[in-house]
Amino acid sequence: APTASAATAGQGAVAQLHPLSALSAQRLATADLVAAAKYGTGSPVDDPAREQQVLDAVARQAEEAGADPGATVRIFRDQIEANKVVQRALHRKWDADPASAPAERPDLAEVRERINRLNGELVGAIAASAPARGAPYCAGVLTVTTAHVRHEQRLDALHTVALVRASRSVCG
Ligand SMILES: C=C(O[C@@H]1C=C(C(=O)O)C=C[C@H]1O)C(=O)O
Repeated sequence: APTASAATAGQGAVAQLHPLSALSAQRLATADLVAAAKYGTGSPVDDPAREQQVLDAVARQAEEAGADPGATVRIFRDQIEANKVVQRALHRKWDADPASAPAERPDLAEVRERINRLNGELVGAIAASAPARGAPYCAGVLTVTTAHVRHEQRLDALHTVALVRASRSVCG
């Protein structure tokens, strides 16, 4: 029956899109560390040179993984924008309430190594989710996987909004 096959296809799509949502949220969690690494150092949230390195690297990895480099770069532009949404919000919060600012300053180079590893895993999840990303029900499934990840990773409002921002180009 059409209903049964649609349900089966939807489950496959959940299996494909859940890792993408989960990795996207893990990448956003690094924004807290990046924000702390930069806070009070004069280093700007926006680092266009680093962004270009990330985009060049993931385009190359996409070709190796058999993913569409154009779609991969589009999705990563959104990961980067979402990361900066979190960083800016945290800097505003710490400016307004200095007692809430982090006491430790993480090493930005180390945080970027973690981001690099997550980038590689995300490229894999993008490659593995091509059917679901092109499906007409992609947006509905993505809403479901976003909600799952929000609960699994106990995302606060800021990181939930950022995860939605990061997901903008996933479907279609
Ligand atoms: C995360 C950082 O901050 C911004 C976000 C980036 C990203 O999400 O990859 C890259 C450069 C910066 O514009 C960083 O500087 O590493």
